[in-house]
Amino acid sequence: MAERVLAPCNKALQGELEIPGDKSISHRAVILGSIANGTTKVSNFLDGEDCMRTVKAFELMGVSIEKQDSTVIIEGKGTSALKEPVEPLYFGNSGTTTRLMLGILSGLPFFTTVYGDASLTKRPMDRVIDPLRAMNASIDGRQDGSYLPLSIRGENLQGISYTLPVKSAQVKSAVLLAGLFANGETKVIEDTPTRNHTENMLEAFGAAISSDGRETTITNIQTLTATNVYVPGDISSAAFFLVAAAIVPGSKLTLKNVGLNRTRTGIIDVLLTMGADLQITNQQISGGEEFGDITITYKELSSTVIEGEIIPRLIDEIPILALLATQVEGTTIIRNAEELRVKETDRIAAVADVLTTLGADIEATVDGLVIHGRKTLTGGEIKSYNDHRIAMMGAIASLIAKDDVIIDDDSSIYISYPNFFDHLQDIIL
Ligand SMILES: O=C(O)C1=C[C@@H](OP(=O)(O)O)[C@@H](O)[C@H](O)C1
Ligand SMILES: C=C(OP(=O)(O)O)C(=O)O
Repeated sequence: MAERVLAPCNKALQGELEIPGDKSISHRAVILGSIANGTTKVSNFLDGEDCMRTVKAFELMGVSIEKQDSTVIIEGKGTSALKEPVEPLYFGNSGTTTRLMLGILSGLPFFTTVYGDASLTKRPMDRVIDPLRAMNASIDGRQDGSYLPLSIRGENLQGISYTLPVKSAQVKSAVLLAGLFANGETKVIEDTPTRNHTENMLEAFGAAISSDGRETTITNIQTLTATNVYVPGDISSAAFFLVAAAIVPGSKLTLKNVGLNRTRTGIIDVLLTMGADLQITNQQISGGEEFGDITITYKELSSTVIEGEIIPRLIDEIPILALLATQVEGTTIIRNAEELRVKETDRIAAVADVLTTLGADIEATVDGLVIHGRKTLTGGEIKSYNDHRIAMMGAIASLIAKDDVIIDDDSSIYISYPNFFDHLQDIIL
């Protein structure tokens, strides 16, 4: 437990930040580098707790992974060199590790047991177990395999055509990764596009994959070929500072080398719709992933409605967008975001609780939030719910609060943004 007391700030935010690497892309780089043939160098890797769970899992299966600061060198020897781990794989708090690894482990010829922390143990796994079983995977676990702990005995998999019943990139990725080992073709169809980092990276590692953004097909070509991966900054981490600059008068921040993959930039679209002064420069592309610098200057914004197809493009940014909504005139409505109920915590309930404690006017609905702005935030003692995104939202709220904001436990921030408080200090004038 690490309580944090944040005093009122009342200062504008200025400067430049190099946002740490994208969590989703870092996981995928370790996974594909570990099963490919050859040496994969990953630069700007996110040294957060969740990504280290993925690293540790492959180390326990015999892969040599060397880490020097934010560079990771993976000595991939193909899937046949992976060995049965002698101990259960611990996935901590990481939904991405769990669901993507279930896809991989289903096709590897040995036995594994996987488990996680209290939060992960409550998160639904039937969403990946169902399609994987349909591919002939042999998986068992608590409540017939709906929850961790789970055990997996790798089998000969069969390709399937699968229409996603939930808007989830983790489910899509689990099925596509299992498709690497399956006989025949594996197809995933989604009605609303979700993040496509798995598809981009599979292509960069030479997989036989094609996608039109809604239908993705992969066939088993036996081997992937190592390639170097540059991980852009995580837009989900940048989001905290985008909103910080949007709520603290007089602020101007530049966030460098942030991932701009269209399946992730819903927050930029929302900020622009609300009237933000936001510029993107130095746009580049690497491994199919766009990135660039984002400069945002404080300006009064207006309320909006966030719903429908944009939701998967900003799903992890909803807590911090809810804080933004408390600071604009009018009512902001967030709908179709029921997936938030099954994240690290129930984020709809947690956001409503934390922001209510801080003096906001906010209601939780079944699938979202209704926020009436603008309200002066007071301060107070808030719970992080052991959820990194809730803890960081509370910390950003302290920038505009009238009194101290006391976060009961901020240790979850190591999941996705280990140097978050250093960055926060760096930009306070
Ligand atoms: O594929 C990924 O890397 C992720 C997908 C999203 O989850 P879902 O697939 O459950 O929507 C997101 O919330 C999570 O932080 C990371
Ligand atoms: C939901 C998240 O991650 P995961 O599903 O990997 O635990 C997140 O980072 O907000």
